[in-house]
This record gives sequence, structure tokens and C-alpha cells, in this order.
Amino acid sequence: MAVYTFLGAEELAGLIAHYDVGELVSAKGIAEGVSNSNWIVDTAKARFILTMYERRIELGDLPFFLGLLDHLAAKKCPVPATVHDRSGKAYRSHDGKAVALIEFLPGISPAEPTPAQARAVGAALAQIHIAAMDFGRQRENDLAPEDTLAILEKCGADALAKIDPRLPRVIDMGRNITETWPGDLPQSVIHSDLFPDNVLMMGETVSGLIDFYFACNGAMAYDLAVTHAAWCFDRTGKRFGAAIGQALVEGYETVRPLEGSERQALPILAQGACLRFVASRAEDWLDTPADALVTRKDPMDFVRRWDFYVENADKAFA
Ligand SMILES: Nc1ncnc2c1ncn2[C@@H]1O[C@H](COP(=O)(O)OP(=O)(O)O)[C@@H](O)[C@H]1O
Ligand SMILES: N[C@@H](CCOP(=O)(O)O)C(=O)O
Repeated sequence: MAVYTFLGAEELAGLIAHYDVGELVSAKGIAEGVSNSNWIVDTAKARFILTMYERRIELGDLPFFLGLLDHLAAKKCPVPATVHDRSGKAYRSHDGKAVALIEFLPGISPAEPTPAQARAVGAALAQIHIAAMDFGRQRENDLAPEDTLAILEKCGADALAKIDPRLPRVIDMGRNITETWPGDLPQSVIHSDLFPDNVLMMGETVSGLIDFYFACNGAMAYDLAVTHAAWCFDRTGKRFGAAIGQALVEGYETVRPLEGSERQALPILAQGACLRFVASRAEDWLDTPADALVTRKDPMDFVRRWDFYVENADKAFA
């Protein structure tokens, strides 16, 4: 579930009246997502997404996230633009929480992506990397390998073992990664979380890249590695789809060819991506009561991917 806050009809209508989008016609909470509350809002003029920022997001980062959407949308990337209120603000405060109105994009997130879809996503990812190069704002990656290793160390081996007895060994695996992490790869603003559920597609065309709330400055090849880890396996990480991986990287290179150093770094970057998602999932798992209304994501899904990248560095990016 992802509606943490109840907003009554009159309250919603009052909120929407701050925008020049026509009168509120209907609003429906969206079940998908975990971090924010989202509603689909229809007005007399168009359809929008209303987002209320609930957890994880620092208010000070909103100008970066929402400004990035506007920057990329202006450059014709498939991302939703932010709707500014009548006074020009990208977000407002409502009852102590930040809210933003965002363009609604059509499409559905593929549950079992095809190589053709992966190719299109690779190309769209390269498109945003190039378009974001002259985005003026900066945001540091607070989930870099040393940060995510620190998350696992803070969880501690005993707590990790309670999630799954095979989990504590990732602490040592994470240390290996921080020691060998490549530091000088080409940079831009990166999405950092481009899972299939953050991509809207109409057939084989990308109609929307959404959920930029982990975006930051970083190595573009790392973003490609995150997307590879997110797209090229079945959900549990047990089965690797080589054709999807190949199509993803090929699609990326139709727009932005990789440098030799980036290509060479992909296997270790993919392991770093696994470290990042194992850590955030383990932390969330331990923080979320088993009976909470949010489905906990299993860190082991990314331990399996991680093992795959360690054992198949040659096959994973062939
Ligand atoms: N701009 C958009 N256009 C259409 N649907 C959207 C848009 N933004 C979000 N959604 C829908 O809302 C859901 C949750 O949004 P998301 O930003 O991923 O939330 P969370 O950050 O909580 O994971 C998405 O899965 C998608 O169905
Ligand atoms: N994609 C991450 C979790 C981030 O959640 P999101 O709903 O904000 O995309 C994972 O699968 O661990």
C-alpha cells in the first residue's frame, strides 16, 4: 500500500485549487509504491499524479528531484514534468508535509520484460544521462558502497542471520567491493533505482521513467549496472536472462557508447548495485514489523544476483 495519509475530498479540492489545472473531478489512491503516498487525480483539464512525501526524502532534496524532472522533460526525455502552483512553486506544504503535482504519463510497468523492452530502456537511460549533464544542481550519492556497507555493519551479523542464515557473509563481500571500487568513471546525474516498476511502457516504447527520488550525481556506468541487476533476472534472482542483459547494454550504446574503462568496470559495478539493494532491503526488513501493510522485499533476491556476478563476470556482460 502506498497511501499513508487520508485526504478528504474537500481537502484535495482545496489543494488542487492552488494549481491552474481546472477543478478536481476525481482522485484515487494508488496501491503501488512504498515510500510516498500517491493519488491519481483527474481535473476538468487533465490527469495528474499527486505525491505526498512521507519517508526517506529530505525536504532539502526536493528542488533537486523536481528540478531534474523539469530539466529532463524540457529536453524531451520520457519523464513527467512537475506542475508548478499559481505562485510558481514546484512543491507546497500541506499539513506539515510536502506535496507535488506531477504530470501523469500513460503506460504499464512490465512484469516480465522482453529483450526489445530492455533495449528501449537502455536507450532511455543513456538519453537521460546525456540530457542531465548540464543540470545545474548537485546531489551526492548517500548510498555509495561505503554507505551501504555501513548500513549492513550497523544491522550486525546476528540480526542479518535472523532474516536468513546465509546473509551475514555479505558484510565481508561488501568490504571487498569498497576496496576495489573504481573511482574515475564518467559522471552525470543518475537515476540509481531504474527497476521495471519505475518504467512505464507502451508495448516496446518507453512512455515514462518515474521515481527519481534516489537520483544523484554518479558514474553513468553504475546506473547501467543497477538497471542490469534490476532487469535481467527473475524477481528472486535465481534465473539470469542473458538476452535481456545484452539488449539493455546494446540499447544504451545506441545512444551513448561506453568507454573501455566503463565496460571493464561493469561486473564490479553490478556487485556494488547488489550490495546497495541487499543493504536497503535488510535495513527495511528489520525496521518493518512483519504485520505492517507494506510488503517487505527480500534481501536474498539480490544476494543471489551478487553471487551470479561474482561467479560469472565474463557471462554477465558478454
Ligand atoms: N508520473 C506518473 N505517471 C503515471 N503513473 C505514475 C506516475 N508516477 C507514479 N505513478 C504510479 O504510482 C506508483 C508509485 O509511484 P512511485 O513514485 O514509484 O512511488 P514510491 O516512491 O512510493 O515507490 C507507480 O508504480 C505508478 O503506477
Ligand atoms: N527498488 C528498490 C526499492 C526502492 O523502492 P521504490 O518503490 O521507491 O522504487 C528495491 O527493489 O529494493
